[in-house]
Amino acid sequence: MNTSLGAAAPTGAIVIDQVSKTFDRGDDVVRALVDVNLTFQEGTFVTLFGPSGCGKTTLLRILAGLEEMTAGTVSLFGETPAQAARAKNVAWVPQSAALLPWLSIRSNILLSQFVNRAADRMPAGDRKRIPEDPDKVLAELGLADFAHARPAQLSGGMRQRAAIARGFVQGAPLMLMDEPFSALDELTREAIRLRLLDVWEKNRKTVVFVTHSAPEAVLLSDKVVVMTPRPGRVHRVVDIDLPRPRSRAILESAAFIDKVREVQSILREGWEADE
Ligand SMILES: Nc1ncnc2c1ncn2[C@@H]1O[C@H](COP(=O)(O)OP(=O)(O)OP(=O)(O)O)[C@@H](O)[C@H]1O
Repeated sequence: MNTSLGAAAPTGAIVIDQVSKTFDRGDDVVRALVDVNLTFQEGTFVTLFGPSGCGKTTLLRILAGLEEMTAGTVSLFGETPAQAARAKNVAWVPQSAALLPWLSIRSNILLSQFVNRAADRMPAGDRKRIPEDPDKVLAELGLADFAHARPAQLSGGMRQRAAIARGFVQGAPLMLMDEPFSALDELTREAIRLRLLDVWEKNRKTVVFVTHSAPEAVLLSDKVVVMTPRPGRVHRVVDIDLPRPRSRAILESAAFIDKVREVQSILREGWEADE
């Protein structure tokens, strides 16, 4: 099965080639990922979608340079994950906002730029990052009036928006998002997805996003990578050819509902094939 997300172009693409990951747990060996092959072009919004334990977070951690692969190679626009991490060319948006409680929202965001300053001293030609104006990003995420508030003064949805702002201001060409909305209620989640879409449409950064939600995957993505459980493999890559920019209205459209059903049925097919 061809799981390629586009023609391979090593420096303008993310290439995941025959990646496997095994965890050795003493007398038990867990095969978390087996022979994952994916290629996707810069500016693509990709979602990893699959059942619990299929290796989504493990793959994201490998891309972030936080986890070594057991076999295979990864090229992030021509760099290894370790090189990309060193140059701060990868931004990570976690499941919980993880903001420093004693700093304002704006200071939390500025801090992420401050800690990346060593990478900014690299020769301009070596730099892939273009740090963004924090006030602009805060405004785009509807947080302009809360820039000087402390995290405790914000709702959960607003804190998560602040975490997304922190990811965007770093200006890294690749943003990794590990179920960033999973702790939010459904209505807040829907609103924040639309906000993310709005900001993303403006800069078309490459994003690899993890979710368990088919509607979330379809709404946000250009490509949905459907994975199978135990061990994690790529079952299918589904093109989401819904027009952009996407707004709330698309959620009611027949094309959207059909695509969600298609992704859910491919997930079931992968699950049954595995049993
Ligand atoms: N550090 C680790 N040590 C041992 N096993 C691990 C480790 N990290 C992950 N695993 C195992 O690897 C497999 C894949 O885990 P992973 O967290 O990547 O899945 P996931 O698809 O992100 O799951 P979820 O959707 O529940 O977050 C699981 O069986 C998990 O128990």
